[in-house]
Amino acid sequence: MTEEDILKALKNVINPDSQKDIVSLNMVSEIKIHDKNIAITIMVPMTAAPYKAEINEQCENVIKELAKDQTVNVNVTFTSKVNTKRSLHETVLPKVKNIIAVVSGKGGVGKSTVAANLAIALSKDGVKVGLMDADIYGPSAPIMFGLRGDRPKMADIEGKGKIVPIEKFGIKVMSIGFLVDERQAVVWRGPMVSSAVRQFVTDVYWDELDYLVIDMPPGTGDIHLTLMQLVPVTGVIIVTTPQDVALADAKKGIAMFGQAQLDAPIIGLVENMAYFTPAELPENKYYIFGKEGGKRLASEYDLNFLGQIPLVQSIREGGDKGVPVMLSEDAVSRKAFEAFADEVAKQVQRRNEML
Ligand SMILES: Nc1ncnc2c1ncn2[C@@H]1O[C@H](COP(=O)(O)OP(=O)(O)OP(=O)(O)O)[C@@H](O)[C@H]1O
Repeated sequence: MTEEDILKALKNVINPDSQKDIVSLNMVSEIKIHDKNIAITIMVPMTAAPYKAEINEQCENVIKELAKDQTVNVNVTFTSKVNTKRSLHETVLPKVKNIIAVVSGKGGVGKSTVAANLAIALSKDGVKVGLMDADIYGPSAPIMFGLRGDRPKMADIEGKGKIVPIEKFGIKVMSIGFLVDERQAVVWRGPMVSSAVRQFVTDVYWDELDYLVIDMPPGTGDIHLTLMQLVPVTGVIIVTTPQDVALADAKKGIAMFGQAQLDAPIIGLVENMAYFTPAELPENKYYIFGKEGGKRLASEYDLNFLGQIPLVQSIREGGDKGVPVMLSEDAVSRKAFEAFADEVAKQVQRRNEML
């Protein structure tokens, strides 16, 4: 059996998403044969594409058919191809393909929880992700990633001393909380905040990333303007909860980030704490903060609706324990974050294709 034979056989594998074969779609990136072991690498356009399992099964079947009576071990792996509209000539974060700012109109809606789990959910199939916790007044990444008290290392990058993000759970994490004492930061005023944030952005060495997720400070203030002017974001995700008081503040966020001069397109809106689901009755949904307020707001402002995250005890526990729920056994929460991350990846990809 040669590589060519295998490639020919793979022409019978149909991508359920487009109903075309994976060879014509240029999805087969590598075929390796070693005795009876065949390793195939398939490139999928988005993370956690729902059709991966089906492609995997079809690949195994066509190769086993090709091998006839011989026994072969087929190992299919997926890698994600993430596109970008940024170029290597950018002065800020040149090696980062996409920069996503997670914002909220008001505090406490779960912005940091959403940002952390989004970053982990995106980091599948070899996709490189970083999380920048820029919430200067209440940095939460040190707690949410179990990194309290840790200090990032310094490295000499092209003759300059740079801060190296800490790697945890497969992503790179950098928090303003690693550098300044929370008690000190809360009393800072405008210019100090600006210069700290500026340093934080320019002095950290992120290296190559497919996505950099930024956990922004809550609300809509000067610090947001500074950050947005400093970092050329690909787009903004607005987090809201469904009740009216949160929606009113989310509108302020939409108005601010939607300003033309900020040049920050809104990728979409996600509704957190959309409904309560008890662990023992995962099918039951209780809309304690009202039903689909975020979804209606997205449609009113003509924004993409990126998904609903339920209110689940293990999400809160994960944050407090230092192990985000995406890494837990809780399938309900994981599925919600995965679907949301897929939608984000899809929207970013579309936006990059358009520009
Ligand atoms: N879907 C959810 N289910 C259960 N608990 C949640 C959920 N989302 C967030 N929480 C909890 O709510 C609290 C606030 O969340 P988080 O810190 O992420 O909010 P925030 O909007 O980033 O807050 P801040 O304004 O302080 O930055 C945390 O204890 C978190 O664990």
